[in-house]
Amino acid sequence: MITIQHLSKKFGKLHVLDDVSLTLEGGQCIALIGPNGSGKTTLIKAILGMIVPQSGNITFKGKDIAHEWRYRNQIGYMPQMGRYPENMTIGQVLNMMKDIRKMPESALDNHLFIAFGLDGMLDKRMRTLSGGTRQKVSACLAFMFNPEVLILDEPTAGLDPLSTELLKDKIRAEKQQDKLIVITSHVLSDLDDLVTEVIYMQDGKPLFHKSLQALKAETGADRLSKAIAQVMATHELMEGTL
Ligand SMILES: Nc1ncnc2c1ncn2[C@@H]1O[C@H](COP(=O)(O)OP(=O)(O)OP(=O)(O)O)[C@@H](O)[C@H]1O
Repeated sequence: MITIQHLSKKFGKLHVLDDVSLTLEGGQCIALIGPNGSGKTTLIKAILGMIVPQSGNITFKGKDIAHEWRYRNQIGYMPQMGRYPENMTIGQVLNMMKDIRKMPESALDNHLFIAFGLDGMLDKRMRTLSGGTRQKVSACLAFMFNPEVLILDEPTAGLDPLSTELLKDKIRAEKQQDKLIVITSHVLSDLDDLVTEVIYMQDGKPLFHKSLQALKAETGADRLSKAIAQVMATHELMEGTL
């Protein structure tokens, strides 16, 4: 569904994405993990067309995304830190997005809107919201237009345990519908029972992209966090011997 070929991005002298090639298929729920600053958010922004790479290309359903924007309607994006017009109320923000997307009310997915109780907070201004409530607005918007692809950047950051479970249930339900879901998170325990594949970024490159099953089998670990710890320890050991 999404193909990334030889993608490189520099910010000044910093090589943030270094010749990245990946294929992301529908029906997969992919954990995009790696240390701080390894390029995960930059990769996501490149897929969304929010940054322009120095070289390489990205295709969405076989079409190059350069100079394209319509494909973005098929992607629900939950940013790490949602930015909204701060003087607007939750209701105004949601209505603005509905106006832009022009999707009939009957086609909207209001599941999270109701589950998170946002229907009782429509008059609250964005600038007054707690971090967790802002995150709920972002989640609600990402899922609302029933996109084929969901890209969730640290989706559970700031959410209380109940809301985290509601969001995870929603992600599971979407996964059943053959959508492509990409999640970055530093809370690996949140990903264990969700993801089918793991991409591990290190210094702007994918160190590996494999199924969770294969990763667990190779490492003998029963949890994603243990498997990643083992891979990292081995990698550091190998780096030390080079
Ligand atoms: N607009 C920008 N201008 C300059 N440098 C940037 C910009 N955006 C990102 N960077 C740098 O690129 C590197 C990768 O950042 P990125 O946000 O992609 O990492 P990340 O893997 O998502 O990290 P984290 O786990 O902390 O969210 C970092 O060193 C960051 O400082």
